[in-house]
Amino acid sequence: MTLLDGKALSDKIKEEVRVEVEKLKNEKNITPGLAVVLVGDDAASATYVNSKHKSCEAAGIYSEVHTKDSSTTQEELLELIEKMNNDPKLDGILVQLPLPKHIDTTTVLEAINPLKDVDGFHPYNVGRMVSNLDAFLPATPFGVMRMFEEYNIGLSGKNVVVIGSSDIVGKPMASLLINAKATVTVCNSRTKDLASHTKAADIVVIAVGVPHLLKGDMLKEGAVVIDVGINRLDTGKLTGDADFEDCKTKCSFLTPVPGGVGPMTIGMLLKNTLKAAYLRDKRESK
Ligand SMILES: Nc1nc(=O)c2c([nH]1)NC[C@@H]1CN(c3ccc(C(=O)N[C@@H](CCC(=O)O)C(=O)O)cc3)C=[N+]21
Repeated sequence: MTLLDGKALSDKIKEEVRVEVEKLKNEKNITPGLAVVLVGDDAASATYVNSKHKSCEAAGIYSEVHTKDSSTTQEELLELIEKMNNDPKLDGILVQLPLPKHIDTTTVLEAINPLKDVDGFHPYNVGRMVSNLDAFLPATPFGVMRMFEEYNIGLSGKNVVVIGSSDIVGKPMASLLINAKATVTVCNSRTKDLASHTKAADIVVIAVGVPHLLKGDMLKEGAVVIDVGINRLDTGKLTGDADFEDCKTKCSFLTPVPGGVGPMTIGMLLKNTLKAAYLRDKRESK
């Protein structure tokens, strides 16, 4: 069994981005910029936002974090986004999810200029991704695709089961896999006999937020398991949606949690921010 080391690969990607950012600065006097908006006081969200900020700084990307009270109105948030849409220092805008219940997530995500939508959540980018056109790809599934590439895990003709059909992970993951010519099955909480699907899978990607849902006896020998789940147990320990100790006896490749998909998400966000800066320069030099 080979561990898919997301931490190491993410460090490599961050270094690639740092080198490219330096080049952009030297050759074109451009500094890519990212704004992250955090609404409310969710502790996990604050941790992720902080880690995005630090990674940007290390890569030479200008980064600003806007922390707003949980009582912030939708109108205030939309006003802030409009300002950021028009701010030439900012190539990327990311609104950390989930948002408080009184705010309509779709309205907020649709307010972001699609050309600054480094999360790839705007319907413009979602549509382009599904159609296999150039787009900002959502960082988590994009990171998973990069892991497949790095470890030479082929996708064409493979049976891939995606467990979870969220807009952020499951659905875009399925789209990217379809575009890579995999045979894709998407399961959800209503799926009858989940094991009958996973047993036929060459690759399982699980993103449901249920600790240890995937067990070794649900896998075929030599399966690849990508665990996108990050669950904090009462003990404070992080654990995935796959039962790691149990699955590792069956798997050819397996991602750890932590140190697997999570760090890749941040690496790909930096890549998307760099891409946004490149594309803007290209538009403006015409
Ligand atoms: N608009 C938006 N974009 C996002 O990309 C987004 C979001 N909202 N909301 C929340 C999720 C979650 N997310 C993670 C990023 C990094 C780790 C990560 O680095 N995890 C480390 C450990 C982190 C820890 O110790 O808590 C690991 O798995 O090794 C995890 C999760 C981005 N998200």
